[in-house]
Amino acid sequence: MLQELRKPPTSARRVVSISSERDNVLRRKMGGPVSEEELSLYDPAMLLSLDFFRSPANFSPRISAAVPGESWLKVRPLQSGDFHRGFLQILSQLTKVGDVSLTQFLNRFAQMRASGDYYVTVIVDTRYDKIIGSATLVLERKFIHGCATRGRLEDVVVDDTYRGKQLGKLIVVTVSLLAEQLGCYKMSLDCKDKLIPFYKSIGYTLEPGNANTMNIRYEGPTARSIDRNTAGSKPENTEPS
Ligand SMILES: CC(=O)SCCNC(=O)CCNC(=O)[C@H](O)C(C)(C)COP(=O)(O)OP(=O)(O)OC[C@H]1O[C@@H](n2cnc3c(N)ncnc32)[C@H](O)[C@@H]1OP(=O)(O)O
Repeated sequence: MLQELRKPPTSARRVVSISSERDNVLRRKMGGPVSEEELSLYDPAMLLSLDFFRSPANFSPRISAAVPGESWLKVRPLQSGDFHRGFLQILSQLTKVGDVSLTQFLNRFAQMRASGDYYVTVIVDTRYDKIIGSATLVLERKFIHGCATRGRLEDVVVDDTYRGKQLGKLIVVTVSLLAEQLGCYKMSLDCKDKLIPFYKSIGYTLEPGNANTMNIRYEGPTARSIDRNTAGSKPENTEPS
């Protein structure tokens, strides 16, 4: 299916190990081993039991998170080493990412992992050890509906050299089924008008009278930390988004 894809540049195939003492300190903060072993954001086994027959998406040929159609494709949770596999470069095909350092990446990874509410899921081209797609499920915990949990679909992107090969559907269906498996009562997303057909093909609907997105945008620095553990300390990232 995907054989015709051109090879990524040599630089994308390089894997850089994390070895500085500062990064080891971060690993300790994450509760992980001080070694080259990587941490997963969540349990990868959760992806193996997803039933793709539950999705209305039409896959031709049929693929799933467990069997993505090519031996060199892998769907898995974000890992602590993915900074070096082009994860941020992939996100930059979606929106402005800014100059995020390894330390910032690992701090954010640690916060997400500790919360247990972030399911950043990626597709890897294992031939080049390169991230080629990503989507995020965020759990929003509520008091309403008997303390129910709502899923939010965020930051969906497929590398532009791999588009049109079902990988967008694959990553969105993966996190959508994950939301159902985790007990969400619904999953919501915001997207541009031109992507409505894409999401409709996966089962998302525009609900009459309830299909508006409204935003308020704040001037100046946007990413101040409101983490209670760091309240009062210097913001970790003051880059505008
Ligand atoms: C909630 C959010 O994050 S919204 C932000 C979405 N992300 C972006 O806009 C970033 C840039 N775009 C991308 O990364 C990709 O184009 C994606 C993720 C939208 C789609 O990825 P792809 O791998 O190309 O999608 P895939 O091959 O699975 O296509 C599935 C179907 O959607 C259609 N489709 C894909 N992209 C688009 C598009 N931009 N507009 C309309 N239809 C589309 C395809 O034609 C295909 O239809 P088919 O099933 O009838 O053949």
